[in-house]
Amino acid sequence: MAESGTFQPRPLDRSAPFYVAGHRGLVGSAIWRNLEAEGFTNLVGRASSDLDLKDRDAVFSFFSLVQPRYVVLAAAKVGGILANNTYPVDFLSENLRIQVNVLDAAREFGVERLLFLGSSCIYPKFAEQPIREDSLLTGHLEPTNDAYAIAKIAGIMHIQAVRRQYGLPWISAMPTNLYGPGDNFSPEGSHVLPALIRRYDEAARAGTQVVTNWGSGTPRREFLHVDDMAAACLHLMEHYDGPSQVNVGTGKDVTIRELASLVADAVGYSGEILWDTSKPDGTPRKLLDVSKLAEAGWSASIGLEEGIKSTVAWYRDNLLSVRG
Ligand SMILES: NC(=O)C1=CN([C@@H]2O[C@H](COP(=O)(O)OP(=O)(O)OC[C@H]3O[C@@H](n4cnc5c(N)ncnc54)[C@H](OP(=O)(O)O)[C@@H]3O)[C@@H](O)[C@H]2O)C=CC1
Ligand SMILES: C[C@H]1O[C@H](OP(=O)(O)OP(=O)(O)OC[C@H]2O[C@@H](n3cnc4c(=O)[nH]c(N)nc43)[C@H](O)[C@@H]2O)[C@@H](O)[C@@H](O)C1=O
Repeated sequence: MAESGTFQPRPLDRSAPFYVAGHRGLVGSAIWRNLEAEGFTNLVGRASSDLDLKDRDAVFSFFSLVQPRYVVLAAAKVGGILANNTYPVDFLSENLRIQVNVLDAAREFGVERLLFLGSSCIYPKFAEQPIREDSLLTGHLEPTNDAYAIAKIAGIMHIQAVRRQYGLPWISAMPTNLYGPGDNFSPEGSHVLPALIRRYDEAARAGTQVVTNWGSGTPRREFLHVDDMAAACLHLMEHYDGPSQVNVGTGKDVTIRELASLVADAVGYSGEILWDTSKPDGTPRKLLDVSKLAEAGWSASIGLEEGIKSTVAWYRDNLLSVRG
């Protein structure tokens, strides 16, 4: 098989058991909604309180019982720049254990098609922009998330090794920074977009005239709405078969300052915005090259302004139950 993979349609059976690992999270819940909308009738999910994926025996028992035919691995320890920088052992160890257990059990119990989710932070800190899939392992990682990135790189290698040793058509996708309904809005632990929505909404409600964001505001990031991400995941499972991970993004990025203005406008916050440069900036830019995804026949459809507005509306409608 060519390194670039194949892009023929390979429809999934809508009635087969389909396990969405992490189905209560930002990405997993969007994948679940999309699969339901696409007619899948045999979806399986488990909360971490019912099935701790770090527990190898429990994971094998679960696979033995459910015998899923398809799996998306969207369960992971996930957080923003500060959480990653503060708890690198947790991000490395938990993610390695979760993915090794799930991938080993999936192979043991004959899962036919599986999608592993990594992250754009797997690429070198100073990778050429936009970042192509083949820049993996060509330079040093960004230190604020290197432990998490190494776990994700091990996951990509695990998928490639299964393909090589067992011939299974499993694949990996590398999403850019995601956002949308069901996100984690914890002030310390979240990613930037939910953090800004919460900070500005609280300031607007309290009539506060000054907010302080992290870093310099100059880094550039690419943001993809999670409903687009969910659609891309199913599309790749049905249209892509290859060893290389596939970047999933919009192909457009903004500075964090520009993002902050978009969120302020969407929330109705008109006060001053300060920047705390004692907090890390992280990688200066990580814009994904999405040509492989385009070759597979998919592109994003939810614009950033529209996506921020609908996420603010979701946040306000769910104030009492949001995570964080
Ligand atoms: N959010 C983002 O910007 C990006 C995310 N990704 C990737 O997408 C995937 C999903 O991320 P996202 O949805 O944002 O993360 P969330 O934190 O929103 O969700 C993660 C899910 O994983 C589950 N989980 C965590 N630990 C365990 C465990 N030990 N056992 C069982 N389940 C567990 C949680 O289950 P429960 O709720 O039941 O506790 C939760 O539902 C991850 O692989 C992440 O790396 C990649 C790039 C960007
Ligand atoms: C998806 C990706 O997410 C993480 O990487 P990151 O892209 O750096 O993610 P972030 O969203 O946390 O920050 C983006 C930028 O925004 C700035 N920023 C301003 N104000 C706030 C703020 O209030 N909170 C946060 N979190 N950031 C802020 C912040 O200083 C930085 O410059 C990885 O660890 C890794 O997990 C990963 O894969």
